[in-house]
Amino acid sequence: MKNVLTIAGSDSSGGAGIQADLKTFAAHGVFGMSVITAVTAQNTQGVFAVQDITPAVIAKQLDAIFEDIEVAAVKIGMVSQVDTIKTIAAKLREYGASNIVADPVMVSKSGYRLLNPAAEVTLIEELLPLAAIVTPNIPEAEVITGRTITTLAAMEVAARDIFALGPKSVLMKGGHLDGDSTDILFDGEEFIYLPSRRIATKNTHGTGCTLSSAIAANVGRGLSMRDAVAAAKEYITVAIEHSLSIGKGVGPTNHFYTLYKKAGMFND
Ligand SMILES: Nc1ncnc2c1ncn2[C@@H]1O[C@H](COP(=O)(O)OP(=O)(O)OP(=O)(O)O)[C@@H](O)[C@H]1O
Ligand SMILES: Cc1ncc(CO)c(N)n1
Repeated sequence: MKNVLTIAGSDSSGGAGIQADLKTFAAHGVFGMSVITAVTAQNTQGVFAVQDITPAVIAKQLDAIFEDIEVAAVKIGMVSQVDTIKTIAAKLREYGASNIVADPVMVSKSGYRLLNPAAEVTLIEELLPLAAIVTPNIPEAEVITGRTITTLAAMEVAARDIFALGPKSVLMKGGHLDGDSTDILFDGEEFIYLPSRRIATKNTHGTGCTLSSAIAANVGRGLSMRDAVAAAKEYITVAIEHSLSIGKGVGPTNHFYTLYKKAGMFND
């Protein structure tokens, strides 16, 4: 079995962050491990408080894992602060971590800033060059590039700009555009379109976390980046199709449908 690590924040409601990542890993048959960067008090309606974990404790979590266990892939999600990012980047360099999937989490669906704006430049300078792939949504890509993105053509331009910042590939997520939910993968050679029709649901809490973790699980299992992203896009589409009406607000993705439906264990 391959071991895959998520470095991210905790979502108390279980829909995004560390919890979404570990569920995604389990559904992909990889052994999930976690370095927690922050604890959020969060549910389907909003984020109500955040406690950042100190850089020293984040560094110790990373040491504990990398000094003991082989890590096949790493997903990075919420990283909060300048010092958090610098600590993570230094440790990943120190241990020569590979197959790094960087999800540049900035603002939650409910509008809460999960990344201190003062740390945006640090995220761009420290994490993007380490990444095998970076997975911005449209608002994040707009912050990273300083461009306004409203079309697929603009997504391609932004993907090139972000690629120039150092990651080996860029997945531009189209979930925030109108119409179909088309993602575009750019690996420095060509643009690969990953279309899916827009699923009519309000329950999209944790979609970005789920997608990036699925990519990490797939590259950790040895798939090429193109195959890993294509399989992850299929996974997130099913997870949104069968998303769960849990709570009063934006419900979470469904990590169990594909696995348990087949086994006759899932009733929805
Ligand atoms: N309504 C939808 N129907 C189909 N696919 C969707 C829908 N919404 C999002 N997606 C897909 O889900 C994935 C995540 O995209 P999205 O742009 O929502 O990420 P995100 O904004 O980073 O998510 P999060 O808020 O969890 O950080 C992408 O593959 C996107 O195309
Ligand atoms: C902890 C956490 N990470 C990521 C997201 C995605 O927006 C979220 N809502 N919460």
